[in-house]
Amino acid sequence: MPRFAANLTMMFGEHPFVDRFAAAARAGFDAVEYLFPYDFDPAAIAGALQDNGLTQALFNLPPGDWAGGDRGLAALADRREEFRASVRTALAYARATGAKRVHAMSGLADRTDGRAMAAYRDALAHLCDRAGAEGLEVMIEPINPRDMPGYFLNDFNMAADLIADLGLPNLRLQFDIYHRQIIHGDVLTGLRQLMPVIGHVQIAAVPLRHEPGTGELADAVILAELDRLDYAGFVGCEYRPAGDTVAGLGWMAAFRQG
Ligand SMILES: O=C(O)C(=O)[C@H](O)CO
Ligand SMILES: [Mg+2]
Repeated sequence: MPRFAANLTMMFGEHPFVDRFAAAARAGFDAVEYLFPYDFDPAAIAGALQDNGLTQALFNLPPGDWAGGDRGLAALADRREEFRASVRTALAYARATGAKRVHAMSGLADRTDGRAMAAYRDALAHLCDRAGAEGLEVMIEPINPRDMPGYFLNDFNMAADLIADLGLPNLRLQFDIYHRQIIHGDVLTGLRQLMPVIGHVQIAAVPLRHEPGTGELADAVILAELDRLDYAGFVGCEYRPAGDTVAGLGWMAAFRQG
C-alpha cells in the first residue's frame, strides 16, 4: 500500500499554510511534503508536525527569487555561493523537522551549456556531501517544459545518466508521474527501469494536475505497480484539487479499498 504524503503547497489551500498540517492529519494523512517552508520559523514547522503526528517526507531547498523567476540555483554557475547558503538553510529545516530527503531544483539554464552542467554537478556533489553527513537523501526531479519552460533538468534519461555518472550514494530520482507522462509517457516502464534510483514519487492526473484518477492515466494501475516493485517510499500527492481538498479525497479511499 503506497504511503501517501499530502503536498501542503497544493492541497488544503482552504487554510493558511500553518493550519494545513492539522487539516491533512484530520483527513487521514500521516505524512506531508511542500515546496518551501522558509516563510516560517523551523520550530513552528516542527511544532505543527509534532502536534499533528505527521512525518515530514520532503521539502525543497530555497529556490532563489521565486517571484522574480528563479526556479532553483543548482545549475546556475554565477550563483554558487547562494546555492551553498541555501544548502545550509535547508539543512537547518531538515534538522528541526526530521525530514530525511530534500529536493534541489536545478534552475533555468540550457542543458547543453557546459558551464551550467559543471555547476550542477559541483552543486549536487556539495549538497550530497553535506546532506549525507546528516543521513539525508538528495532528490533531483525532471520537470516538464510546458509547466516550466527553460528548466535545466527536463528529461528523465538525463537525470538517470547523471545519477549513474556522479555515483553519489545519496543522490536519488524524484519520479513525478505527472512530469514523466508529459515528457516521455511510458510510465510503467520508467518505474521498472528507474526503481533502483528512485527516492521519492509524486502523483497527479494528467493533463490538469488534479486528483489522480481524473486524467488520461490509469493511476490505480500505476500505484499497484509501485507495490509490485516493492517501492517503500512516499507518494507525494502533488496535485491541485479540482474543488474542495477533502471532498476530492475519494480517489484515495477507493484505492485503499481496492
Ligand atoms: O513541480 C514539481 O513537480 C515539484 O515537485 C517541484 O518541487 C517544484 O516545482
Ligand atoms: Mg513534483
